[in-house]
Amino acid sequence: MEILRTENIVKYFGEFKALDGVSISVEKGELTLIIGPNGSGKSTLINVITGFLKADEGRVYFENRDVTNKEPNELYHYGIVRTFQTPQPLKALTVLENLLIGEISPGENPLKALMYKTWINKEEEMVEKAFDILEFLKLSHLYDRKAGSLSGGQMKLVEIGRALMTNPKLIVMDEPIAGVAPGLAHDIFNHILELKKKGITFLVIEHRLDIVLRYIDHLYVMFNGKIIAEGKGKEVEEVIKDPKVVEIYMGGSYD
Ligand SMILES: Nc1ncnc2c1ncn2[C@@H]1O[C@H](COP(=O)(O)OP(=O)(O)OP(=O)(O)O)[C@@H](O)[C@H]1O
Repeated sequence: MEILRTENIVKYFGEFKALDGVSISVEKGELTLIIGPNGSGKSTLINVITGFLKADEGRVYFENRDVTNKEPNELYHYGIVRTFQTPQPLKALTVLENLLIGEISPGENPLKALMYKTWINKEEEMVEKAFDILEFLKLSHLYDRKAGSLSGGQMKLVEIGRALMTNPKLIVMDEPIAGVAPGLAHDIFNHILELKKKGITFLVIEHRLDIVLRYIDHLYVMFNGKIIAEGKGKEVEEVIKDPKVVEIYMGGSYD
């Protein structure tokens, strides 16, 4: 079943056409990967999907609802969340606090804050939920460690944890294993496999095909703001051998 679809997305930066009619389809519970040389438009596409950039043309549908150009916080209510590299201020907070910040505290709403009892109950629930997620990510022993003291791979898991606090249906990730040692990189993708089994859908940009290939269900290749190849399941292997795809990587600036 399709959960997300883009239709002919066009995005300009000034005169420059960064996205030139991009149509993709993402199946529920699958991991869809987007690859492409530097500057091909991958980040721009996921920024449009997650509401951080506005499309100039085209539509985005999530669960058959038109969500084109909605704000990120509105999309979060639909169940679309994007992971972010832990910014500097969050590195000074503990792992547990990093997760709690992923959830909108009802205490932030002054009216609800007056209803002290409900608020306290909700806070307890959130802490419980955060610990369940930390347990799942095998990070619970690090709950009171400052996020900044973690390894790159552990930090990526915390980023996934923050996203999970929002009960997402679709998690969009930009290079989840960049700079992560291979062992932990597989660990991260094994967690993603577990989350897929729970029905969560993933849309991911990643350069390290050697590591991720075995985990993906659907592959799109972008070049110059366009999708130039795609394949599902067994076809994925053929896509990466496709002369068109090989050529753009040979001639392009691929990390
Ligand atoms: N805010 C912006 N203003 C102007 N040009 C931009 C902006 N963001 C991206 N671009 C340009 O749009 C093109 C696509 O960029 P994008 O970041 O989407 O590519 P990418 O495929 O994600 O590349 P990378 O793998 O390097 O992250 C690039 O030429 C980039 O310079």
